[in-house]
Amino acid sequence: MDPIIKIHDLRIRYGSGEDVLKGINVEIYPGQIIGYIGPNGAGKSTTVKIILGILDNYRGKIEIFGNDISVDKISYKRRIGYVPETAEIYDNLTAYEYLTFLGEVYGMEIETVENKAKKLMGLFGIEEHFYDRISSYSKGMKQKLLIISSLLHNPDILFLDEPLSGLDANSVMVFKEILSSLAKEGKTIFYSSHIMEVVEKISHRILLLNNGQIVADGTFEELKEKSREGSLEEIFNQLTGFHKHREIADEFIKTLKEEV
Ligand SMILES: Nc1ncnc2c1ncn2[C@@H]1O[C@H](COP(=O)(O)OP(=O)(O)OP(=O)(O)O)[C@@H](O)[C@H]1O
Repeated sequence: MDPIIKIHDLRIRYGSGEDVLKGINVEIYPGQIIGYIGPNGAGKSTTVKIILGILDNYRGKIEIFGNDISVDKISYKRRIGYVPETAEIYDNLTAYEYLTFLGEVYGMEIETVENKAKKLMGLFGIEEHFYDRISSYSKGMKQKLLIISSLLHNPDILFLDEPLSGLDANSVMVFKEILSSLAKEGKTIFYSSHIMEVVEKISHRILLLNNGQIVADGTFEELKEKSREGSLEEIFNQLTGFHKHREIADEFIKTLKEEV
């Protein structure tokens, strides 16, 4: 089977600073849920922004669906979906307006989008807000809308950045089931998150990025075996060389108590 995403020696820097990504090499195959984890500032969002074509001043080569994204910059985007960590949703629009607008951008029939969008909103329990302005939505409702908008055009690859943010426990269960079914259908899911318990459970393969380099790549079981740690949180702490949580917390509390 050919990789659906192929990243070769990917490097990038912002301005004149040092490289933020320092030579990433990864091949990802269809039907995999990839947990992409790493400390704050490691370069996860940067990687995704490059793949999405938002940043293009990178070095190295990225092939999606077998094509170099620096050559054909547009057509692969029809087949990918994205849930950003923080989104600028057009607050003044209703969900109906927003989703049908997006559907049209993807070349879908307006009636098909309307029916599909309404049904998907219903499955997430927010159908009665379909014609309400997004500005009136709660955080979780907006997140559900983002998830729906990323999937509306039935993409083959889905990029998710902290997608459970704001979702209630019932919706989290539904969404995890959806992800696992999508993967079974052969869709590829690139899942970035700091919630290690979830990444540990849903990922077929985990990539740990530290300081712009992949420092671990394997199934949870493989990483566990190698590091001799019990949970992904512990593996993460070990591989990023972090052992000082108690010291830092103590220092934090001490500082809070200091007289000014
Ligand atoms: N627009 C920018 N201009 C300058 N530096 C940036 C910019 N965006 C990101 N960086 C830097 O690039 C590095 C990687 O950032 P990135 O957002 O990719 O990290 P991340 O792994 O997604 O972090 P987090 O877990 O906090 O979301 C950081 O050092 C950050 O300061």
